[in-house]
Amino acid sequence: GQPKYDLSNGGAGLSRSFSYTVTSEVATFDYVATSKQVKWQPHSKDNLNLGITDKVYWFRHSFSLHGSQKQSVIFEVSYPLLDDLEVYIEHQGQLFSYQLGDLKPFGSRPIKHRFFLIPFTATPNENIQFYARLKTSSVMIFPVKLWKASDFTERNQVNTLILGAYFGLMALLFVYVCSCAIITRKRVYWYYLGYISSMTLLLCNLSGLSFQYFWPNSTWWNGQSSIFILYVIVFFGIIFSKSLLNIAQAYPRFNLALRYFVSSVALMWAVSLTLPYEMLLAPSIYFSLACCVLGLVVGYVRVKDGLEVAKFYSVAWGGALFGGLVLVATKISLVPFNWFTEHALMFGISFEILCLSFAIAKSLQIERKEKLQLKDSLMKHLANAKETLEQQVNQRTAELEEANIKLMQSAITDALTGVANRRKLDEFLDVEYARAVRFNYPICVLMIDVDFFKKVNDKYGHQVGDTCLKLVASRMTGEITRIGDLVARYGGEEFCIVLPYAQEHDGAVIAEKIRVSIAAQPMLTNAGAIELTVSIGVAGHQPDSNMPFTQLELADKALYTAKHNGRNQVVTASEMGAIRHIN
Ligand SMILES: Nc1nc2c(ncn2[C@@H]2O[C@H](COP(=O)(O)OP(=O)(O)OP(=O)(O)O)[C@@H](O)[C@H]2O)c(=O)[nH]1
Repeated sequence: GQPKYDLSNGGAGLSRSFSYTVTSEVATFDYVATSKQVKWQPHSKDNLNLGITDKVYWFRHSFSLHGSQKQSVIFEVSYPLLDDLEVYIEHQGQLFSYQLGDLKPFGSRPIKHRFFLIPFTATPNENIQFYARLKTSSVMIFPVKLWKASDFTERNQVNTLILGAYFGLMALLFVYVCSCAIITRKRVYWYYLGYISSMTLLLCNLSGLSFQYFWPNSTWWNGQSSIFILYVIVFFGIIFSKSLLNIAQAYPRFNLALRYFVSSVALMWAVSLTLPYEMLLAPSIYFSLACCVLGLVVGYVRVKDGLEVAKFYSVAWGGALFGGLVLVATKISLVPFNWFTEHALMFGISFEILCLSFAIAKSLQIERKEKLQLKDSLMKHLANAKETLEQQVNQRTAELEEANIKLMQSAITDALTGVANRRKLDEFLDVEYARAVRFNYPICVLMIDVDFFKKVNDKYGHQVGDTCLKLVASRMTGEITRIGDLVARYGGEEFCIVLPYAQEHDGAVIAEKIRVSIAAQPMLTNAGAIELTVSIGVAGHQPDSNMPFTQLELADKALYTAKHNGRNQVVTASEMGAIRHIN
């Protein structure tokens, strides 16, 4: 007996009870329906999948419906990619025929739906003959269900909602990635945008939505577009992966190879538009799966390299591969065609896109972190450099100041004896005289000359002479204890001592002390102990408008007198005679 379906519990799948046969292209319905030569084979599986074939198949099924009154029913062929589908329904001696398939413009369908739908009014218990002729370049899948029209509408709402949510999310993601691309100006976003757009378009194609909404009249493009889009996906997939995984830097040679590969993929766009779909389908699917595996391998290598984003990337590619494999397995009838396997690619791709979005976010986060670290270390470096510079400047300044002091010192110091030089003496006399005139106090000047120094030079040499001068100077400074007094070398073996606040007789006392200190102890030199004496002229008075040089002249005259009187003695200007002579 023929099956009798009860549609009150949802749709009834007709595939389980099909008979099918292969015929030539030209076999007509009348021939197939009536000829005894046609051998029908029963089909007993829930889902009918005959793989990729270019043959013409006929399906036949007789059944009746339970129920008590006429009802509106819908035949649903839920695979939108069938090329050429003719359906014949024989009922109460009437024959209804329908030309379906995506080689006909979308508008010619009895119900405008992405699936092939046939509305029909059925009378219960009456025999209905269902025939279908099918020829398709894609996979020969023929899932037919019979629905009560109201049930179909209810279920269709749910399906539409799921699809709408899915593509709505994709649209949102598109806008989001687009704004990311514009804001960050990063190429990886544009590539990713290309990838998800083409991927979404492919899913639209596979679900029949593209034909319904984008190109309902372009049957040729509808046939070729899926393969074309597949190569666009592979193209963007590769350049996106290259960019995200930073292949150019990590593996320059592999990167170069990928570049050639990408160019050849772009070439395939042209090929996919010229060669027929049935010729391209299988190789293209295997090619994309191979690319997917390649992506997975590269992702794995980059994970091993320690690239954080590669983890998300690999998991993502795993998801896509899973979806793709299930799709292929469905098409070559390894796994049954059902709701899950029909949507496996969509699930896989959604999962992939989710992971890839994570990967991009992660890579941005890492990049930002690295930038911050770089900035940090730069700032530290800068601060260090500034500190070092400051230290160097300070040190340099101190050195300069020291050098300056030394220079100033050396400018006013006699290099040989270390006492003040003639320049300092002149400055000192100027200042002290002005001060003495202003505050009205006395100044005393001593002119000191080493006696018979020529002989020392002649006898012991100039170097020993120098030593003697140094020792003489130090004996003199040893006697000068008051701050404000100045010992200076006047020139040659002649010295000058200026004693502010000192009367002439005070100066004479100091002069005498100096004379004694030099005469009492011989100078100890390399050439042995050398006895030396000095003659000293002292001139001291209350300065008035007199120039200091006058006083120097007076002291000099006293010195001259001391020399003249036999040397080794002190003579004051006021006396112009020896005040003391110790021998
Ligand atoms: N070694 C040395 N000798 C100097 C220096 N300056 C001057 N003399 C020497 O000092 C000597 C001064 O000689 P004179 O002016 O004839 O006087 P003197 O030999 O000291 O004799 P009286 O001054 O008359 O007692 C010269 O031989 C100069 O060469 C010096 O810086 N170093």
